[in-house]
Amino acid sequence: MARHPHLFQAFALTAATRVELLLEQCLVHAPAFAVMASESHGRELQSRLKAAGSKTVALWGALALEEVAAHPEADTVMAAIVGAAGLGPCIAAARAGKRLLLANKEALVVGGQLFLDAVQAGGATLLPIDSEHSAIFQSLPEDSTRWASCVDKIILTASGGPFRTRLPSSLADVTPEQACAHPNWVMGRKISVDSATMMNKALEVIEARYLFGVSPEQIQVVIHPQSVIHSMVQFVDNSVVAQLGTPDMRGPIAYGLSWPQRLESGATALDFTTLSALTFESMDSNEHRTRFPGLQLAWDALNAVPGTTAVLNAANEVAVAAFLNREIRFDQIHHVNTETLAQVQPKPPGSVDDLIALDALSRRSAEQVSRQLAR
Ligand SMILES: NC(=O)C1=CN([C@@H]2O[C@H](COP(=O)(O)OP(=O)(O)OC[C@H]3O[C@@H](n4cnc5c(N)ncnc54)[C@H](OP(=O)(O)O)[C@@H]3O)[C@@H](O)[C@H]2O)C=CC1
Ligand SMILES: CC(=O)[C@@H](O)[C@H](O)COP(=O)(O)O
Repeated sequence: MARHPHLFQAFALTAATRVELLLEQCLVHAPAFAVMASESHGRELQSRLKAAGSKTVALWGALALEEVAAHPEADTVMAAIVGAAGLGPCIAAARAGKRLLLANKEALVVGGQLFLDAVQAGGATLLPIDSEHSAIFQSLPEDSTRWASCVDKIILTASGGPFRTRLPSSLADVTPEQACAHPNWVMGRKISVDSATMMNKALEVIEARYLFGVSPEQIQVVIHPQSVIHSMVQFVDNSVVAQLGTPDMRGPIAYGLSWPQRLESGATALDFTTLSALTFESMDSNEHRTRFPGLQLAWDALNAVPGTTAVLNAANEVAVAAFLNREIRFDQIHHVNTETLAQVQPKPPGSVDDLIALDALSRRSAEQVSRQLAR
């Protein structure tokens, strides 16, 4: 098994539901410590590390996430908590010049240019581990100064989620369990609901715009139900480079850890002799537009006043939580998002504090809209 080429001291901010994955990565990379969000998962990881003979120490709760992310003994921070709560720790890691592995797309959707400014000011290295963005990153030239002149467009693939073929009119009745049953990936509940509404793809369009410096109009979404092609880049000569693999987050995580080298990831290799078909669907059909009205909000928010993407993200977090709590219907998530966008008119944020205030204001507005629907 190839080892991590750099001094690798910490995994931070990883999702508590990812104990298995983190355990496996800790056993391969032997970091000094691994930080879990919750005490129960931290204790579980600690006892399993000990049982496996690892010297890695699991930490939980002892430090604020901002302190963990900027810890002098951590050179790599994996940002993998869910939601805007990840913004502060990501900014702390960026300012402290860490190698920042970003799964927590909401942090970039909220932070936008201010997030990128912190990365630049701190001399951090921002590496995407969202599978689509890892695929794009793997498809682009290593020298990022060449991207602007050679990229024509970025093609984000979308599975279409569990309701891709359901009649749009039948979506009012779907349950949280049905919405969380993703066809290809095992993920947390929030991102699973986002995949079902395609708000995950909307967030990813915004994420791609910031990560790769392209205009919103240079980003296209194509439905690819098999989730084998994780995304593609079309260059100015119309040549397309794609990254393929089995749907397994160990691939993008291993690439983030090892970049610019490669490591064994543990993911199963694709077997092209048994792949029956790779298919694609346009998002332009009336049926898909009706089924997934939230996707367009990405371009609307990116083309509006800076800060609008933070409003959209906050609204969506509130709406998804309300749906998961069975307070609103699945097909009302979009209403909460559009109504909140109509109610909250942001001023361009000048600081992270401005973003945090805008996030709080948007949540209050979205909660009010949700409560009205719940009556
Ligand atoms: N799952 C996947 O395959 C992928 C996920 N992502 C992104 O990664 C992020 C995590 O997703 P996923 O792992 O599925 O989500 P999960 O719901 O499985 O895990 C989310 C974790 O975030 C923690 N958390 C939430 N809020 C806070 C907070 N305020 N402070 C500390 N910890 C907090 C939770 O801790 P606790 O358990 O203690 O509540 C939980 O462990 C999301 O942004 C998602 O979009 C991106 C690509 C793929
Ligand atoms: C695993 C991952 O990175 C997710 O973003 C996943 O790709 C979601 O897929 P869809 O949103 O396309 O259903």
